[in-house]
Amino acid sequence: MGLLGGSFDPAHEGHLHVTREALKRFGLDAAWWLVSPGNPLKARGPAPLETRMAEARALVDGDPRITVTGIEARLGTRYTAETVAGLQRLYPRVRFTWLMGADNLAQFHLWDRWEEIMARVPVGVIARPGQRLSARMSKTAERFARHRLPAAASHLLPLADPPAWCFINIPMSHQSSTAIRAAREAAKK
Ligand SMILES: Nc1ncnc2c1ncn2[C@@H]1O[C@H](COP(=O)(O)OP(=O)(O)OP(=O)(O)O)[C@@H](O)[C@H]1O
Ligand SMILES: O=C(O)c1ccc[n+]([C@@H]2O[C@H](COP(=O)([O-])O)[C@@H](O)[C@H]2O)c1
Repeated sequence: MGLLGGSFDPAHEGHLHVTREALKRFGLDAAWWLVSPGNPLKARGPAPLETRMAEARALVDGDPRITVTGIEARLGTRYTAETVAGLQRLYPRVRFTWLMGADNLAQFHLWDRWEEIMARVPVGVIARPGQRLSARMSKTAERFARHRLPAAASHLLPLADPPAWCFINIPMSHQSSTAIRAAREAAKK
């Protein structure tokens, strides 16, 4: 099971694209979009959770492999280390793989208990425009260099014992929630 955590403020085609590529390249059965109650590193509060979930559900409509969930709000977690620990407790027979764009790998070492996350679940990183270099040069990439699977072995990632991570290059999507929010604001004026 792939876990794509995000603000999804709003969800966009880029999220769908990276999820579908991750399903294929990592050989995952399915993915959950964990719609975050609020990213602990972002100062700006997001739109209400229900609004973001409804938009995300409308977008994935028709793809039975992707489930949109607000389980973090129900678990009362917003730090990924806690969320992953909670999911592993709730679903001991499910093997989870954390998924994220390259922008998040670049600052992953700022996340709470980031090394614990690496120790708990394999991590699949998906290329994002302008972020490949910063991701490759990141503290996480350096610290866990020995545990990196080559992209050619990406399908082995979900079954690898953590720490294990893999960076995949895919045809990149330029979509971003920031750009969509800016366009919506401009349209209001
Ligand atoms: N176009 C994209 N290419 C690769 N990864 C992406 C892309 N869009 C989103 N992601 C990844 O999906 C996850 C959730 O992203 P998020 O909901 O923050 O969207 P975003 O477009 O990055 O939002 P914002 O612009 O507000 O930061 C993150 O791991 C992010 O890196
Ligand atoms: O646990 C942390 O410290 C932490 C810090 C920053 C981001 N995250 C998670 O990273 C995911 C992507 O966040 P975002 O806002 O970039 O979509 C989302 O699931 C957040 O909860 C987690």
